[in-house]
Amino acid sequence: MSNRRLEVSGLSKTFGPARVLRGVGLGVERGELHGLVGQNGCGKSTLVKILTGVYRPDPGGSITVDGRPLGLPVRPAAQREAGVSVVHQNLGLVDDRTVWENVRLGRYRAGRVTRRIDRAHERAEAARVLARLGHPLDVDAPVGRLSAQDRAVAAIARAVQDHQPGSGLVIFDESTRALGREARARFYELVKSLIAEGTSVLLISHQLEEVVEVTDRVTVLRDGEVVAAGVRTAEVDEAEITRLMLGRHLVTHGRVAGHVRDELVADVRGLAAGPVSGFDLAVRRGEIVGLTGLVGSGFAEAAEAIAGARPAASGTMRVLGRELDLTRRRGSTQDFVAAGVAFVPERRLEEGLAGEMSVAENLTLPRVRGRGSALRTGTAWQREESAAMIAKLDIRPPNPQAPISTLSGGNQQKVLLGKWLAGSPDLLVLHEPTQAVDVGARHDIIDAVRRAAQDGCGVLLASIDPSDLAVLCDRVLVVRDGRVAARLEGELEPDAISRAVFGDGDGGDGGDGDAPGAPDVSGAPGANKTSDTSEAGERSGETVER
Ligand SMILES: Nc1ncnc2c1ncn2[C@@H]1O[C@H](COP(=O)(O)OP(=O)(O)OP(=O)(O)O)[C@@H](O)[C@H]1O
Repeated sequence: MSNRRLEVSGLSKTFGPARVLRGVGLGVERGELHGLVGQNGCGKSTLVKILTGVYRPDPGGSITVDGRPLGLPVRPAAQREAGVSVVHQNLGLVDDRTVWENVRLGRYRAGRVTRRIDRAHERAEAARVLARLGHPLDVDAPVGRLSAQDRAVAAIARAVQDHQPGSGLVIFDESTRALGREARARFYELVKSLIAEGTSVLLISHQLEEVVEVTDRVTVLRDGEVVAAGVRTAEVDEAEITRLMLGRHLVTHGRVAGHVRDELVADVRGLAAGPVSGFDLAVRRGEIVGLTGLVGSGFAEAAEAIAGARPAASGTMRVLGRELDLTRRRGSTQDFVAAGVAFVPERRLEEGLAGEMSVAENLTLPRVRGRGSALRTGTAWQREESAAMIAKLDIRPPNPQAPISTLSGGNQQKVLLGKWLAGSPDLLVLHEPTQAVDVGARHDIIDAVRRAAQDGCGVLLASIDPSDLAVLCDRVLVVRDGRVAARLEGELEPDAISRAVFGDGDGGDGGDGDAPGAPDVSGAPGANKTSDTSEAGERSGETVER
């Protein structure tokens, strides 16, 4: 019997004319934390979907777990029996359901006669696995109210509930992005305790720093092929993994001067949305303002209301002199678009993209009405505009006719951003714009947002990612319990942003956005603070660039 927990060999997958996996091999040892990395669209999710039976691979490959072959295509029962489970993007939890419902979803046992779910049994099962992990959460608490760390515990409990201690393989597919620095550290403590028992973990992540730090070995995919198989992470660094992934080096460059001008693009007054109230905000041409906080703090609701994506309880906004009522119901999106407001939402498939349409149709959709044609595709301007955006953001495959649903997550994200950038908005509201994108794509997106700001667009960046905020923003507002608890300006450092989010380091009780009272927190010792009316701040340099 092989000593390996997972042995994948010669696995290929073809979609129509596209061969997206070519003879892929992957070996994960018992009790190993193994990283799987690669550019957007290189085939990571396809591999996971083959492992979990969503896709049937091309004939010829094999998968064994603990030396026993898994029949192909993988049947869900066989996958469960082999102890292979997946924790999906951002932990894959349903916020308005309780801990026990989240842990037991898909496994409910119904009473023989009543066919009702046996709640007592399900609650006890959830409690049992949580106790085994050493984290006895309240199983009746809604997951949305849990701390980031406890959410991670609930997701891990769901994944390992069928495993005997020390057995099985847990695949974390971009699961940790929503976790802050501290919650992430605790998350890895828990993962390492599973590893110490003998469970294996396959970690798929675009956070290469984290992959280098926590994994034992890493496998790198490029264009559907393995270019580095199980390399010891102690022997490589982030730059080398990046080179393996992209096939080229990315080089560091310095700070970039901001282009904040005096003219106000957006003036928000008296916004109340979700937990946020009494919020004022002024965004100038060329300015990139960050909005951040913990999940549930209200920063996301504020951004969505400003973008016209959710009705506010109160509030108005002037965009270049045009008054918009933020309390209007959904459906008034057209007013916001007409006023020059563009929104890149966090939930790209539900809110941002038309799943049944092509790349070109999605990229040009906001301008179809204005260009006077009905929903006709393939007109010259659509072809030109989509070709330019595909090239600018390196969207793959570079096929304007490809259905958007067949693109990888990162490439969908690029289409979503491209759709709005092509229209040269005056106010661009971005919610987690670099989620799920690889290191090269993140660079392209950051570059595109900076260029939009240089061209005079005002940008509101709502994000939990301190690196994105530090690299892009002229200033950052930190929301806590619905109020702006801190305002960071000048040379921003990711750690300082995280500290302000978690409440250590600002020492103030906040204010209301741009209203006086929100304490300033310098991003770095001796940071160059800018006032709201400053000509030009400076933005931190991106760490990597072509
Ligand atoms: N159902 C499908 N039909 C056609 N092509 C598909 C389908 N699913 C995936 N693909 C293509 O397969 C390739 C690999 O996609 P996959 O989602 O596995 O990439 P990934 O490495 O997980 O990317 P990301 O990091 O962006 O999530 C992409 O080019 C994608 O467009």
